Amino acid sequence: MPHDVNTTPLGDRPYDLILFDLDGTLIETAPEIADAVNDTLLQFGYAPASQQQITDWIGHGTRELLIQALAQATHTTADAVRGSAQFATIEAAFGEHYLRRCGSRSQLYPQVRATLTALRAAGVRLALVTNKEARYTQAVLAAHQLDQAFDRVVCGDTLAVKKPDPAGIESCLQQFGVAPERALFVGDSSIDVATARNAGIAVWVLPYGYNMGQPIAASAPDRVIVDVSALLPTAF
Ligand SMILES: O=C(O)COP(=O)(O)O
Repeated sequence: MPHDVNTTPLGDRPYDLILFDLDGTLIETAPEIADAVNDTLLQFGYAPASQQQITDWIGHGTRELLIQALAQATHTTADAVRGSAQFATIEAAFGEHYLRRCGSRSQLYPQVRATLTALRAAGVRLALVTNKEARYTQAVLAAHQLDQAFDRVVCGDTLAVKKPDPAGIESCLQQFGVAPERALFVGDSSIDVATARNAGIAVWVLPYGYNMGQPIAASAPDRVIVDVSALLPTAF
């Protein structure tokens, strides 16, 4: 049953831990991801992919996105790309392109910086749980001066599993000694909703992010919010 934030008596600070997705939730990253993917495709002689197509591949980590792009460009399957002799070389080139592009065309969504600052000042623990690999996550956060904004950052390659496995959320609950009913996940995709459900915590979503081309309301989050300022204590 959905967690009803309006009738649950959780006190002045409804959540002790708020966990955020990154791409499409806190930062619009799709334009520079597309630049890096297309830098790579062009370098290896393949046709570029469209911005919309690349945006719709976001969600399972940047490595998986690159695999999808190569599968389309070479008219083969994702498994064939993973098993190809050249993939490691292409992935290394992509890494250089993406690290160079990080911060070039990404931007924080409205209210993000002010909301994170206010939540932290209110004593709420903040975590980032993203499927983006650690070296790219750190580069994006640093480019936007968010590298000190979180009490914990769990990336796609931090643990042996990634979202929708609940291990990232559970690891944060354990680290901060927070019960599931005192934690909230904030994301933009059905992967985020499934991750929160798997961990047994509430989930609110932003409608402006990346949900693999599907309407986010269809994944039945507890709330759809206009921007992250809905998380501020006065808004609960
Ligand atoms: O890197 C991705 O594909 C997704 O990243 P996210 O989990 O922050 O949305």
